[in-house]
Amino acid sequence: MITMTDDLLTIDDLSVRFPGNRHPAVDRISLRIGRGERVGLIGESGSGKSVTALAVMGLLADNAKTTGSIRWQGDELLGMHDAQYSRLRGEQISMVFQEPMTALDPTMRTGRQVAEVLRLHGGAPAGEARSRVLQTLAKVGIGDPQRVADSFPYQLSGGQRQRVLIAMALINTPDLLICDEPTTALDVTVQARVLELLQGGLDLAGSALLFISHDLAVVSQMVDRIAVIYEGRIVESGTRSQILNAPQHPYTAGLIATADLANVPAGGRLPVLDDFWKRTDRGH
Ligand SMILES: Nc1ncnc2c1ncn2[C@@H]1O[C@H](COP(=O)(O)OP(=O)(O)OP(=O)(O)O)[C@@H](O)[C@H]1O
Repeated sequence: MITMTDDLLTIDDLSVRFPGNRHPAVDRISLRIGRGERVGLIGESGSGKSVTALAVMGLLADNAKTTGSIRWQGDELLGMHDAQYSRLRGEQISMVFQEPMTALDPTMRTGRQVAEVLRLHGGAPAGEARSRVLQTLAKVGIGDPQRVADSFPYQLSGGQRQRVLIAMALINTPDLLICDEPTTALDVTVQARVLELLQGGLDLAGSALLFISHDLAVVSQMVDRIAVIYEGRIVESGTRSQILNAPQHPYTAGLIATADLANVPAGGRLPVLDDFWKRTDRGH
């Protein structure tokens, strides 16, 4: 067998079962993500998207029974020791969850939370941490980083909280960022802005992306390749254009028929303006 050494993440024949459930949550899926590549995982609620992401992060519930293989740059992640996994998370792989309010600690100012990620992974000496935090907040489009850093999560808008999470996820320039429905909780205009800033942040960090969503229009703006998951199985995968223009599976065709693709640019990704980080925050 030829080993694809360029793969960052190689998922092979992964299944995840929970006791008492008749069907596996994830059923023999395989997926590869190369360095700098942006891949979308799309499917309806309950199809196994989050379970896949949590399996990669090593954060599945203890009762989950996992078989198959998840390799990170060739090393097997399934069964990896906690200490080693913790180093990998936040340093090489990071994740942005759907609901920023639950992902942030409500009792800690946001700047300290971002700094904590740096500290935990040995990113910066104490004196430099504050300026790295402020710089990173500015890069995700926060116009007044000092105020946001000194605020508690509840004092920020939903869009600002999600930007703080993106800043946390990107501050150590991970090789792979996993986003699980990162803008679903936001209203449409804020969503577009956050996606644009996320792309800018990824461009700067050079990170690969696994972008999880039920929304084909959103996924299409963010990625080069798309895998379609249905009832725990990947029913189809291909380049963005293959999936959008020549879907092979009826489920994919159904997704396309119902998606609002009118505003998706023909070339794929949203146009990211060079000066995205210079623009002022409009309070979102
Ligand atoms: N801890 C758990 N115990 C039992 N079943 C679980 C657990 N976590 C997930 N499941 C089941 O696994 C299946 C896949 O769930 P998953 O959360 O991955 O779906 P999803 O595609 O991410 O959907 P959503 O977008 O609604 O989060 C579902 O049937 C769910 O009920």
